[in-house]
Amino acid sequence: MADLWQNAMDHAVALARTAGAVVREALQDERKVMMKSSSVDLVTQTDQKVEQLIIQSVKDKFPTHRFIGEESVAAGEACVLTDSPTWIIDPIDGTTNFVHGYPFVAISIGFAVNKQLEFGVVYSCVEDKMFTARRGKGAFCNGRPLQVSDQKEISQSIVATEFGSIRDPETVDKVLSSMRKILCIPVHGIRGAGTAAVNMCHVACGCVDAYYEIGIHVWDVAAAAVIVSEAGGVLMDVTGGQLDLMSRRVLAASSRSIGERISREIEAFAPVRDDAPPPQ
Ligand SMILES: O=P(O)(O)O[C@H]1[C@H](O)[C@@H](O)[C@H](O)[C@H](O)[C@@H]1O
Ligand SMILES: [Mg+2]
Ligand SMILES: [Mg+2]
Repeated sequence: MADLWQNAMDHAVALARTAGAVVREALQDERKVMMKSSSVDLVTQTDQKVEQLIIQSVKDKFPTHRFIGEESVAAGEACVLTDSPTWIIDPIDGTTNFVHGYPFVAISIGFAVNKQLEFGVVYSCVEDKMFTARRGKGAFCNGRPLQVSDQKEISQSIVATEFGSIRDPETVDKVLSSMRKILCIPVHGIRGAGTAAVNMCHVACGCVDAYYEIGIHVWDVAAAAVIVSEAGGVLMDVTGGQLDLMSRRVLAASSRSIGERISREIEAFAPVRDDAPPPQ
């Protein structure tokens, strides 16, 4: 059968490139920063503009498709994944980086049908790296095939993670305790690009061996999940169980053994799910 969703993927790549140019341009100007859930959960007019640009263009081309977009959900839209073709959009992954001019900023576009991810596009627009993957057809960066690392020794691994934006002291203690335990394995190092999507693409490239984070959202990881698995990596929950896209927890690794080893050091907690009904 012809690849049913190739048109949609081609459109996603073109849109990510256009959006990336908008983001790069905005990096030249002063950026007006607004807060969402807290003073460390930021949004700018560029996040909102880019999300609208992507959604409007997809609506024009694929009028029956549905959306989960970070800034639409922030504005009150439901975050529900149905069986319908659904675009899962993070207009700027790494908004804090964008605000500060820290050079890892990505446009992330995932696409799911029947709740299965079909393709992912992550454009790291300052680096001009276009990461793409279609289910069953491999993962690529600027057209070059990607392969996760073949590292089997946890003590020779680099692990990526983030401090996240949940900052109550009990949660921060758990985040730091997990990092402490991983550092003391010891691993070669811990890194973090400031964007979940780019961290996951680094797993796909093989320059880090695993990435985990608690507190991410479905739009942070949907696109990059396809890229990691098509590069030969594995995705799981931070406990080592099955990945649940709405659970706000992810662990991506070059192999199941590396992932499970790291999961044993993580102090798991459960943020409010992305698909939880809004508080009354
Ligand atoms: O809000 P944006 O889209 O920039 O995404 C998030 C990042 O992807 C996380 O890894 C990161 O830890 C932060 O939670 C950040 O909010
Ligand atoms: Mg994000
Ligand atoms: Mg974002």
